[in-house]
Amino acid sequence: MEKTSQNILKKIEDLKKEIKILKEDNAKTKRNLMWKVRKLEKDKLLVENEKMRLDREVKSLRGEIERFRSPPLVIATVTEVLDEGKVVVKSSTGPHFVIGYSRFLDEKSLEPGARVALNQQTFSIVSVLPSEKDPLVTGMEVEEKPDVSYVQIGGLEEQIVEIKETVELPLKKPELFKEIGIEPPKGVLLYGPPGTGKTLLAKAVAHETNATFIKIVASEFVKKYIGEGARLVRGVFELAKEKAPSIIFIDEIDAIAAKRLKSSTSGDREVQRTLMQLLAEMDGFEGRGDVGIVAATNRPDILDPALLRPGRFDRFIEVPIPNEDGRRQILKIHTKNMNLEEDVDIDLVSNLSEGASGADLKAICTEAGMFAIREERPIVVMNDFLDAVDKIIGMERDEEIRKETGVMYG
Ligand SMILES: Nc1ncnc2c1ncn2[C@@H]1O[C@H](COP(=O)(O)OP(=O)(O)OP(=O)(O)O)[C@@H](O)[C@H]1O
Repeated sequence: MEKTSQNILKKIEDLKKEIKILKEDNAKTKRNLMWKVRKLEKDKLLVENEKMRLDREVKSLRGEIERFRSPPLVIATVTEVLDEGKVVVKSSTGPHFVIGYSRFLDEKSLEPGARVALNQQTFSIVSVLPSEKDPLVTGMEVEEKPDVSYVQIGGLEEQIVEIKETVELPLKKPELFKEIGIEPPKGVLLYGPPGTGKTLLAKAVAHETNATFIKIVASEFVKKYIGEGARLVRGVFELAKEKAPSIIFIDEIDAIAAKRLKSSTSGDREVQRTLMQLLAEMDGFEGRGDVGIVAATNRPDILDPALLRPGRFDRFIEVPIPNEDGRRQILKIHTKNMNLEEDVDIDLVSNLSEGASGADLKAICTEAGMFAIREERPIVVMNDFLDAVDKIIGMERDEEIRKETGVMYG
């Protein structure tokens, strides 16, 4: 009897052990299964994302195919806006059409003169194109009232007097010229090496007369907007009249006004057309004095004499490299807001920087400041200026030698 009960107890013990092992196995399998489920869910998410990405790609490729399949659009100009969503357009191929336009288009942009694109088959307006004036806008710099005043220009006292007389006075007091019965000067040519303050002078006049400053760089005009030069010149003068009082500043005018060469490539002809338009604009200009024209060049010797005739650019102001006194004044202007150690001797810096232009002197000041910043000093010392002079003037000399000899140094 006792043996039987012992047997039973042992069996129970074995069964308990077996249950424990099974439980442990079960927990392990469950853990494994859960881990597998999580991994599968992750994979599913990845696949779903990939599917979404591929769907998007298919859609964009379909759009691309559609674009390739669609016929080219016809360019037209709106000539009249009618009622009930209709407009009259003149297509670039010639004929006029009365057509409808998509309700998604901004009606306000559909004014006479607007350029539009038409569907070739239905002739309805598909989109309004950017105005043709766009290259004009990007081809020039327009500043309502530049913040440069005469006190920010050093060493050019005589030039300031001259520019006041020739550009500022006609803008400020046109009646003076009327009373006396003479035409105010139309165009003033500033000539001299690069970086001597020609742009500054023109900006300062605009500032003084509350005029809009319109700057174009002639070389960019003919390079960037091939075939557009003449039209752009016309546009610039129109804008100047619209915004009067204004100053048109034509930088690097030699690029469109060099003496006529015998060779006649298409590029030359383009430059010629641009110059002709400029001359025509100047000739057609009434001497009202509310638009001043200032041009700048560092090659006055190559200019076409037609440009320099009376009634065109007939006043010349030389803007030379500053002398020692001029350099001192320019250095004072550019160090005005700098934190300088007492040992900084501006006289000595100007003495050492012979031959430097205004732009070089500004670069010397900036460079001196950079030397201080590099050494984490809040104050600029004389040594910084000496290093800066070495660097900037040294670079200039290297450049000169390189130009003369064609050999690269350093
Ligand atoms: N006389 C000056 N007085 C003060 N700063 C000057 C002077 N000349 C030049 N600078 C400095 O150099 C910078 C370049 O000068 P600016 O553009 O007026 O020269 P520029 O003669 O028109 O040159 P470029 O012929 O290269 O167009 C100016 O912004 C100014 O900081």
